[in-house]
Amino acid sequence: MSLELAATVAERDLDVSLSVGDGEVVALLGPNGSGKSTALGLVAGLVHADTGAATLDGRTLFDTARRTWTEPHRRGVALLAQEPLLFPHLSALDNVAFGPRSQGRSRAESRDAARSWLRRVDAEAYAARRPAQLSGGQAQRIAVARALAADPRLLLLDEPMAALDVDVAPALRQVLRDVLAGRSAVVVTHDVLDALLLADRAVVLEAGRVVEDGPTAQVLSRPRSAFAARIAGLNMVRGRWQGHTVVREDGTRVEGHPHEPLAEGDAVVAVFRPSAVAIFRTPPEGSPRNVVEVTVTELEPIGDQVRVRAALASADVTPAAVAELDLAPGVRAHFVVKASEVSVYRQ
Ligand SMILES: Nc1ncnc2c1ncn2[C@@H]1O[C@H](COP(=O)(O)OP(=O)(O)OP(=O)(O)O)[C@@H](O)[C@H]1O
Repeated sequence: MSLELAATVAERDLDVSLSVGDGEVVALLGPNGSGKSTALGLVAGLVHADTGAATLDGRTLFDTARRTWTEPHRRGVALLAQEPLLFPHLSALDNVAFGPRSQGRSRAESRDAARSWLRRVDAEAYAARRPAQLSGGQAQRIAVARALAADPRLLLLDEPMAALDVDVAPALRQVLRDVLAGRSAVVVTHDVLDALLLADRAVVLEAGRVVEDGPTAQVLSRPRSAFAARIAGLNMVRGRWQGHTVVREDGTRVEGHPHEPLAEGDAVVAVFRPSAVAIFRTPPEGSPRNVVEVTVTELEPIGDQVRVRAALASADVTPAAVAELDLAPGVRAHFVVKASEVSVYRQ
């Protein structure tokens, strides 16, 4: 059950390659408008490519060169949207039974299959209810069961938790974790936790192009794109590797530890945690640390810390430190981070 997609959609400035291995869950991450939903739409058959092709398990979903196009309902692909989109006039059970029924299974068989899927998503109790009688979280569970009951070879999930209240999201995430195990799926998400808990691999899109593709933990712990760094909550400074230092275009130098062999002049990123950054009003003398003068742009409470943002990086410090240093937007300060806290990777 493996997917291979390589296609362009000129109107949306999308030029994307994506593969999903057998039993692999891929998180598709990226800023708003980067093309995540369009990529899913290409696979599901809701969007037409200008050039390119996609195959699922060796079967062609579309191929512009050969003018081949498989109807969406014949693709073996199920798409789960942000909104559950259940049939309003059918009970939860019949919504779930719809897939097996339309594949030609008997009414009784379809209902049996639907019951067992409702059990899997912990929603048996709502079998008789109509969608209007379900909460958002309950309806989304039914939608998951409905998608899986059709026995898709590939499941596409477009921000399945986005429309849910924060307090019901964890339960659905657990259900998804359970039902996605061993399945081929693509999950579009903005949430780093979804990517970490649900996906084996993370692919990051920016402006319609794949900018990262690797094991989820690696993409999030060693981000090379600005987006992955932002969602992982890490600082990332881009530059060139010169004289064992990352040198930014504006001349700012950041020392750190290379995590792979680097050559002079390589385009690199220096990655470090906001919690590793200390703030001083006057630069500390004679320390073997990175010291960069910045202008504070924003203060944001994060847990019991305050994230102090500047254009170059962010620092997490205590509210007491904010008060003591009299930090506020517009204030000049020195961000200080030990070289041992900075990881350097090729971009
Ligand atoms: N129906 C449409 N017709 C034309 N252009 C569209 C349509 N839907 C989206 N676009 C454009 O295509 C590009 C990619 O959008 P897409 O919705 O795929 O991004 P996304 O990464 O899913 O964004 P989000 O995170 O906001 O859902 C954007 O420039 C968007 O404005």
